[in-house]
Amino acid sequence: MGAFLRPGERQPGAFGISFDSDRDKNAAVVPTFNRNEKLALQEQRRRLPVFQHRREILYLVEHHATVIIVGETGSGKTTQIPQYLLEAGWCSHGRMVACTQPRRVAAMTVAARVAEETGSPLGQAVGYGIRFEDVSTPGTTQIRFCTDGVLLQEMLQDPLLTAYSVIMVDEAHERSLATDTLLGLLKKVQRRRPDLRVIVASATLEAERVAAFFDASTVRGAAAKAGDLSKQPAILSVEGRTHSVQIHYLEKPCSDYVRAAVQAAADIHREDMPGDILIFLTGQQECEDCVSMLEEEARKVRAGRAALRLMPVPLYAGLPAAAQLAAFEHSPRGYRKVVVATNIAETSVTIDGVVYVIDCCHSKQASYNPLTGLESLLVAPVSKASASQRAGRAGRMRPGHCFRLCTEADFQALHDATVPEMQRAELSGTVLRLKALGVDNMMTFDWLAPPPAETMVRALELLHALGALDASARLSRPTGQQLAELPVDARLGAVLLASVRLGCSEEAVTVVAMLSVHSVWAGAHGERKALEAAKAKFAVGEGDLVTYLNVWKAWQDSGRDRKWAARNFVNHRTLLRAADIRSQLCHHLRRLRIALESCDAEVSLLRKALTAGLLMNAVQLVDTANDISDPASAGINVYRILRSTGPGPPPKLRIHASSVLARTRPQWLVFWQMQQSSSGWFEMQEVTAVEPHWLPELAAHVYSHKGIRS
Ligand SMILES: Nc1ncnc2c1ncn2[C@@H]1O[C@H](COP(=O)(O)OP(=O)(O)OP(=O)(O)O)[C@@H](O)[C@H]1O
Repeated sequence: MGAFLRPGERQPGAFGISFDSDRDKNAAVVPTFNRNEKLALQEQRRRLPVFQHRREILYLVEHHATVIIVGETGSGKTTQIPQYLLEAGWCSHGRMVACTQPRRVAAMTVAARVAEETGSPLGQAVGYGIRFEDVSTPGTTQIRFCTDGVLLQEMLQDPLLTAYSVIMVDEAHERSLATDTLLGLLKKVQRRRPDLRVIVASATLEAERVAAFFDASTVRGAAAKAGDLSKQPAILSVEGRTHSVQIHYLEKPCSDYVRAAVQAAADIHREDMPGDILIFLTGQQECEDCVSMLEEEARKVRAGRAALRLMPVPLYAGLPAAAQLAAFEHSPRGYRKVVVATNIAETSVTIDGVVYVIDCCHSKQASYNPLTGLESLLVAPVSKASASQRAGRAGRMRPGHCFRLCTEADFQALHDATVPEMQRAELSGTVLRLKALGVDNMMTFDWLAPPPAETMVRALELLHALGALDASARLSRPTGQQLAELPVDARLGAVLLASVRLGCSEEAVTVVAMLSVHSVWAGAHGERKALEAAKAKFAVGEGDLVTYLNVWKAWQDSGRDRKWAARNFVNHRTLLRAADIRSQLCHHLRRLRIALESCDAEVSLLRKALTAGLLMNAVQLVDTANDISDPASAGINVYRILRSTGPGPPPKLRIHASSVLARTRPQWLVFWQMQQSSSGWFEMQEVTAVEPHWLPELAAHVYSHKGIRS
């Protein structure tokens, strides 16, 4: 790894950072919130920049239907504004204040912090709601943190969100699908509910644009006259941040940012600089690789005076809630915590003790091509807005440092903001939700930024193929209605509904739960061969998803034994999360009055149910042995997608090397995920071998027997 530079300066030492070490070490002591410290906590609340604006915020919320609040990371927007609203009486008459977050880990941890600040147990006055988990008490909870997806799901039961007096849409700059959809719907709800207040908050939001969306003319600050409620949105800027974060860049670009991150963490540790470390990487596998490299490092690195030991802790979406919360626990005495996270730790969260952020400056982003109808995940550079959110995770309790694993020149070339997900993602889930809420014409819906028309058409096609829409493109009953109510991707919902008809719902619900978490396998860096050998023990010719079922059964037979999982290169934490999701899904199916049934050894029924959900992802092997038109693809696995893919050359697909079918290459497949390789191949992950005649049997409106020939 190259050395880091401070802007315009060459620094001595590893990073050139010198600390007033005694003071900083003392600052690492974390508040425990005993009775004596409660006053200090209240004092800390008053020191946050947002406190200076408390009265102004309450005034604006009183007088404006919509308030847009822009403030630096750490200024106190998320934790304080809901409390100000509670104190000002916005939670009387049994109504709640909701604060939405794009990610569940933020909803959980911010709720825990605010519960502590208000002095009530979590789940009472302050609660949270995330997919598959609700920690709140009806009639008692006053402030509810939830993911924006959960609020959208709640709208199916309560379209006007009558349980809430104020909805604060936080971190709106992320422009997630759910955030953008929610903003459009809130604008509609406001017309029917003039009493509802909407706050849109972010550190780096295009405030004027959001204001223009909510109304054509805008009032600045507290310029509105007292009196009637103004429909014009108000914009408020919260100036000032609590602590400074010094940014460092690499002297030269690095080719392997995982290694560079490990090196940077080891250097901080060797220098004996006080404070915990937070590393941002792009995905689960990178995080697990980095954790095992850090464990190795921990064995060889001898820290200096403090003789601390490195304690790496992963933090990614596929972990069960309890494992995610481990990243937020205080480092045990004698240890320095290194949290290795994906972008789920990018916004809203405060990891107490973190002084250093190491940012790989990349993230995994969904990329959808409406022409081919294929969505893939791409590792791409982050935007400056994302990088500044990441840097904002340091400096929350005291001054911090952010080490960006790129040169300053490369950083300056990054985009200012991330492209809204609405413009680059597959939209069937969004369309399904809107249809369930009675929004039938997608083209006339009020979008903050309208999605591409082709993407919308593809989404309608998929929903039609799944039987979710009737002939007039309205939600079908019961299929469309049930799919909208199931808290999973529409395709996975269709797998579940088909499995009920086919008598294999016990197995399907397991597979769907395992697909809702990320990789089931736990292969650390340098253990690829051993992982492949372990996989081979469970692998079956039917494909990855039936293999998952075998893994699940064997893990259950072991009594969910952690050691069994480690021996078999199975990610125990991921399976625990899948188990959580499985039981929630069973609960949802029971609510829809669907009984579970097992097909025992008849896995062809399960494969057929999977085909019913993934039918738009059906592919056929192309004989390339004699293909001289494209010598690069001759003799290797090349598949063609069976449904139409629009004009232009058909996309080149192949099975990803991680699949258990990568070598056998069956003639007909359906796939779940897709990844695009640097050489332009679409690589299919989590594939299942299918019988071709199932396609016209299951979806005569998409496939004809004539078109499907072996
Ligand atoms: N779990 C926590 N433990 C300790 N301190 C915390 C915790 N959560 C928040 N804080 C303190 O409260 C401050 C304000 O946090 P808050 O999340 O409200 O800021 P914000 O303006 O919403 O920032 P961001 O946009 O980055 O989420 C933090 O800088 C930190 O000092």
